[in-house]
Formats: sequence, structure tokens, C-alpha cells
Amino acid sequence: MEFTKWQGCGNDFVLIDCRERELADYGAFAKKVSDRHFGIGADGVLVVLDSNRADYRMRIFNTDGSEAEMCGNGIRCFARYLRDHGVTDRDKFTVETGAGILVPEIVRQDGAITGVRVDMGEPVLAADEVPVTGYGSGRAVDVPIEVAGSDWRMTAVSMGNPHCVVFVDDLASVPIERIGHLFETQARFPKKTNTEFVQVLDRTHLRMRVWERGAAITLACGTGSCATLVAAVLTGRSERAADIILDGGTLHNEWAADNHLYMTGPAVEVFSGTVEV
Ligand SMILES: N[C@H](CCC[C@H](N)C(=O)O)C(=O)O
Repeated sequence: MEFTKWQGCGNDFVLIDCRERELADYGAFAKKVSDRHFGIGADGVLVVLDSNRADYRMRIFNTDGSEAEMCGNGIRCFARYLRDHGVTDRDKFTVETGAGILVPEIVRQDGAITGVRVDMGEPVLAADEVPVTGYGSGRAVDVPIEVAGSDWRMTAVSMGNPHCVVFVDDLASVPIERIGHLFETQARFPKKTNTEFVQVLDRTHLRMRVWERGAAITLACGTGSCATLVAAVLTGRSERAADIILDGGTLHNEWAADNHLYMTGPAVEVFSGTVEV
């Protein structure tokens, strides 16, 4: 099986084009190739498929083999694969995902590709649709949650996948390695959750680190960066457009008047190869 290896702000993926040949078990493939010692090494696997609802279909599998509804850094890499490898000659197209049909667009400066801008659709804020339990059917904005024996305040946002956004005064002092998994598996999140720890630098710059569902700490999370902006706006901490500064790079996000999130950032092909399946 041929693959290409991609990274978006350091969140890295093995991408396989399965329009001609599907695999029997993408989850098992993802667990095998994501391993950074016994495999290729990645935060997950992106699968290119045909769609009868959009131009293409993207599936995303975490390192633990679980399938997620959506991946923000991943869809930027997916879009560049389609454009750079001649699958399409268009700069804008539709992609069917677990979060609905989303629209990536290649961004150029003086003709050269500098990144990808993605219409990530609308955030889902009804707690029981994130889903998160114990907060009724309204929004769970700046609500209490107990994790690791401490009381935290969080805002729950779905971008197709669940996010728990926690604002902190000093990001460097948060032991994410120790508590990330406890947030991920907190019983209030029946589908588990991605958790973003955010320090507000100013009203247009947010510093975020993430413990991802099914992938642990990654250098960036695109859907998480969108959830971060939504939570910051809802709690009065930021403007509706801001830079989200991650360990592996920066994403520029806007929660526009049409209620859609627009995320702009890089997507880089690192290498390609073949792997036995
Ligand atoms: N671990 C995530 C999927 C990958 C999302 C992240 N890598 C992104 O860029 O949005 C989940 O299980 O919901």
C-alpha cells in the first residue's frame, strides 16, 4: 500500500488513497502504522475515499485505532494531497466527513500554495449533542467539572468531535501528561473527549495545548483550535478572529457571522513510501 506522510502544525498523519482498494480494517492499520518505533509513526491515518454526497470522502483514525468524526489538521493535508498529486485540478472542493460536508480551499500567494483555508461548518453547543452529560440540554459554558481530584471550569464544544476547553492562567504549570487521560475518559463524556488547555495571551492570541482523544498529547489539533476560539468568544475572552498558538505552529481561526468556523493553516508533505498490509 502506497502512503504519503503529512503534517499540519506538527500533527502528523499517514494518508492512504483507498478509492481503488479499501482495507478490511482501517483501525488495525492505524494502530500498526502509527507506532513511532514499530511502524511509520503518526498521530493518525487519513483515508481518501469516493463519495456520492461530495467530491471526496475523508475518514480519520486515531493511533488507538478509534475512528473520529473529523480532523482539522488532517483535512488540510487531505486537500493538499488531492491538489499536489493531481487527483483534482481545482483549488476548492467538498469533502464528506463525520462532521458533515466541509469545504477546504487551497490558499496561494503569488501563485504558490501557502496553506489551506477550511470552512469547518458550525460548532455544536447543545451539551447533549457534544455529547456531555449532567449539564442539561443547554450549553455547557464555563461549567464546573471534577477531574483528578480538582475542580475545573470547562466549555464543551463539538466540531463533529467532542472538545472540553479549559482556560488556565499558566499553561506551563498544567500537568497535561498526568491529567489528560483523566479528562479524556471523564464519565460525563460518553464518547470520551479531546481536551484543550488554553492560556489567553490577549484578545487575538490564544496559546493552546491539547490531549487528544485516542491520540494523547499532539503538537496541534485543528478541531480543537476551533473549539478553543468558540469557547473564548462565548466566555468573553477573545475577538471572533484570533491566532491559536500551538506547540507545533499557529492556526488563524475566525468564527464568522454565518456561524461557520474558518480555519487557515499549513499542510506539508514530509515523505512518501509503501507499507505492507
Ligand atoms: N483525536 C481526534 C481526531 C483528530 C483531531 C485532530 N487531530 C484535529 O486536527 O482536529 C478525535 O478523536 O476526535
